[in-house]
Amino acid sequence: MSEALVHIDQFRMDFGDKTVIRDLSFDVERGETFGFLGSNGSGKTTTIRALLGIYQPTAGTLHIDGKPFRPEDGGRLGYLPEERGLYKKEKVIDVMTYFGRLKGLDRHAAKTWSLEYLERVALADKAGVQLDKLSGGQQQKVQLGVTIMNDPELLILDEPTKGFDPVNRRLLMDIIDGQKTKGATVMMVTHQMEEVERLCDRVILLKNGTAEAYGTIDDIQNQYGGRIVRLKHSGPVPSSPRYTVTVNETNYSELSIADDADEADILRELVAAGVSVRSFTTTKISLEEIFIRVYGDQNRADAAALQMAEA
Ligand SMILES: Nc1ncnc2c1ncn2[C@@H]1O[C@H](COP(=O)(O)OP(=O)(O)OP(=O)(O)O)[C@@H](O)[C@H]1O
Repeated sequence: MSEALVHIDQFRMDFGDKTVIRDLSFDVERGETFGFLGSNGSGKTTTIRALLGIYQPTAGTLHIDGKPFRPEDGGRLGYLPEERGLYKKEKVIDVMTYFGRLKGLDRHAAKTWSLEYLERVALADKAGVQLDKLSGGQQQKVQLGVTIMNDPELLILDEPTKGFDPVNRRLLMDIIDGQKTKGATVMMVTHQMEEVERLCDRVILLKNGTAEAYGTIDDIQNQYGGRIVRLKHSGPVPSSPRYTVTVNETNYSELSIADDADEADILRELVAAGVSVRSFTTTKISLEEIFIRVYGDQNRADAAALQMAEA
């Protein structure tokens, strides 16, 4: 069995007397796109920094390809950090060519690749422009290009599409997906559930520095209730062992279906109980809904704590 490309075991990170990560374990398998999810401040960037040796972990194992990451292995890694930053006073093509050479390409290959990439992301006319004359999104496109140049084996992307409009976000998703098709393993932080559903094979949801959920999207949907019914109706919805009512408004309800229940039986039961059903749709719980369930309570608790502190 080939071992996982990224292996994290019982990772703990303290900053002074504050524990930010506790007992975190997960793997990123070779060739997969892995979503690293969690609310703001849950410890995603800290974990990536510890994985790359920027932070010294308080405890635990963080391995890439069976060993701690060393800067000399950097050629096989493409890292897009949360904080962006390239040499802003230089021309786009010069910056890209420079980084290409650092990644082992010769000048001609680096320049050719960069020009093709700029064409692809609709920045061909900016090749000779100073980087700080580009918009924030345009600069991010350049930085993503630098990250994926020379097809690294492992891509670690911290919010790669942050701040992009929907058209450009889709373009960037295509580019990330293209790297996967070429064989890259991708570990990405994102708050965009649409991206997770489209790109990720497996995900981890981090909450308060530990894993709240970990697995394929299907696994996680099943863990959080699997199938749901969206019901437009009039008349009260009765309780039933076949479902749990999770949303209960005057004319709209959502029912979380029990594992062994059949949708058709539920519909018959509702009609028999006198509920006037205007629409009945079954679907899987979305990742967005799961995210709100997992982190909604935490945000409410944080807001209440803040109010108490301010009172
Ligand atoms: N160098 C540091 N010193 C002290 N505390 C830190 C340091 N770096 C991060 N933290 C704290 O660790 C916690 C996790 O931060 P981190 O940046 O890893 O979160 P995140 O999940 O990446 O958040 P976001 O989604 O907002 O980017 C936060 O409470 C943060 O204040």
